Amino acid sequence: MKTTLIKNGTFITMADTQVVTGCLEIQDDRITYIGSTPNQPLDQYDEVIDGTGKLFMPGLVNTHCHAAMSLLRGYGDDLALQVWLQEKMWPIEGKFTAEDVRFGTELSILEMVKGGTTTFVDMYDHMNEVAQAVEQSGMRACLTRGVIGLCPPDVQDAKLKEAVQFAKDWHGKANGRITTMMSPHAPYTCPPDYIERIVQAAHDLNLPIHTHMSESRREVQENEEQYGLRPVAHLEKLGMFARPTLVAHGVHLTDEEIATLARYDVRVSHNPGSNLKLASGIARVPELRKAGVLVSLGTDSSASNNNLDMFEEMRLAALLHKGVSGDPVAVPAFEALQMGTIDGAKSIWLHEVGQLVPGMKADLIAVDIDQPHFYPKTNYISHMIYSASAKDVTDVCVDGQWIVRGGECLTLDEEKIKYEAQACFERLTSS
Ligand SMILES: CSC[C@H]1O[C@@H](n2cnc3c(O)ncnc32)[C@H](O)[C@@H]1O
Ligand SMILES: [Zn+2]
Repeated sequence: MKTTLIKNGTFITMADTQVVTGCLEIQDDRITYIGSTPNQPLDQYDEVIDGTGKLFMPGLVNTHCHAAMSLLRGYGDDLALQVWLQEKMWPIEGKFTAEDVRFGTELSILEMVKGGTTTFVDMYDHMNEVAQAVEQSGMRACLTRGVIGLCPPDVQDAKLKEAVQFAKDWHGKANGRITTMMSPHAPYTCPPDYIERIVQAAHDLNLPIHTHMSESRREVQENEEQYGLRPVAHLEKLGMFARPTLVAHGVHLTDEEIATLARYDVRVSHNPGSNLKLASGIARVPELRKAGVLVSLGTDSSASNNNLDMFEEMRLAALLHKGVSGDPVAVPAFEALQMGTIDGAKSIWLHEVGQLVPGMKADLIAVDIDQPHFYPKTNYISHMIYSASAKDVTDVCVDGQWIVRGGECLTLDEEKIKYEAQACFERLTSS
């Protein structure tokens, strides 16, 4: 058993709104104690970390990403969703090899861990590469092979089979750091009978579902034209919400649809940066939360964001909804922090991360608070939302393992990944 003590630290536990100073003890992969003084004499610990000048908080949880798409950062800017997908993303993604996905994912993992994200949701193709990268990096992730059903029946079958096999192979792996889901990409890319088959597979495997839903006005309108229903009623009719479901975006929702999502306990991953950049709109987050819908935060990919900084998403969530509602208390700082931590964990059915309390897994990050933009030391919850960024993170621990120390990732070769990602992009765009 390995024991670690962090002393002289400042802690945001997310158990309540208080900020506490003192010590946190870790035994193997779990937090075992938090209090003002050490739990045992210092010489009893394998490792004692001086937390002076550091703020410790739960690691951030990114509930919607396509990590490999970091290879396409800056490749298709300033376009609306459908044009961006059909004219820029899908043609080049069609050329991605397993190796491209590996290096793109590693590039994203590097960015995420160095910026304080300890868990992410990933929906993509070549998912064995993604899972191996997660395993090697030490991160926690909920992974799913996204399926697009705009293809002949035999190809649909093969994709679904692959998604099922991936989910079976990886669920619970890496000491439980990896979990899996089933993912029809969206109602506009999967015919109804295909969605029903994917939902049935999720039932058979007892897994949740992750999908894109109600992201753009055009999507809602075309769904109505094609199926006579808006996306929420359409997916409800296909039985999706009978399974635990996490939807990405949920931008264009009526009051009635919000009530439907609340009734089924469907969770919404709010992606403010991506929704702004693709001009999709602004999700009704205060209304969703008021109705009891669990709302978390996602970056979406670096091709539509264009970074994976979860501090930025928390800040956007706190600012945007004040701006559009005219209500200065809409999404206060503590709620934005809940969305980025504990609510993110709950959204993907992880009940052992998201808070710094004894018994929880040791997923935590350290922020260097001895910097000008964190003075005066008034309110650290406010500072984490309105003043902090990914660049302020110095150390990251996942499942009791320090994977970032002093700003350096200990588990991945940063120089090699940057070199290979550049080479992948150049090859993909050379012909
Ligand atoms: C089939 S795996 C993932 C698939 O999703 C595409 N994608 C990336 N961002 C978005 C978004 O905001 N809405 C819809 N689809 C998106 C990506 O290009 C992949 O093809
Ligand atoms: Zn997405």
